[in-house]
Amino acid sequence: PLPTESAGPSSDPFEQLLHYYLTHLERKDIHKFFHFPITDMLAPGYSAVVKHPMDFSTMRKKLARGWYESLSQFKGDFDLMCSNAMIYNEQDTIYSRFARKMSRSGAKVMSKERLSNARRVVP
Ligand SMILES: COc1ccc(Br)cc1-c1nc(N)nc2[nH]cnc12
Repeated sequence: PLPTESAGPSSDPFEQLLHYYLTHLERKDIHKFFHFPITDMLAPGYSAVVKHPMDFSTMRKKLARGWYESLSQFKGDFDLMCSNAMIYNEQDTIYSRFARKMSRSGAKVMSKERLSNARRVVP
């Protein structure tokens, strides 16, 4: 594999944490609205409205390439992904509603409160 893309599970705890968040959040996207980039074919005029597209597959690639240096950068991409859907789609659409739901559950999963309750697994 390319030197920037390490294959297989990482030994780096930070990367493992982001991988856990990604997997956990992707599971909530039951319709797979956020699993891959949105094309203008799928959503006419999308690229004219959304200047910085983001989706889970792109976040996975960035993680594999070691792009994220902080949790706030990772959260930033997640929030961007959700806000893009709320900007392009009308408020009462399934996409906008689901994006709001995803954004709220993401904030919970990645909260400091949740992290501070984290416990070592007893061997
Ligand atoms: C990848 O996007 C989709 C995939 C399948 C289906 Br059905 C719809 C979308 C989609 N459509 C629109 N208008 N806005 C979005 N925001 C995030 N997803 C979407």
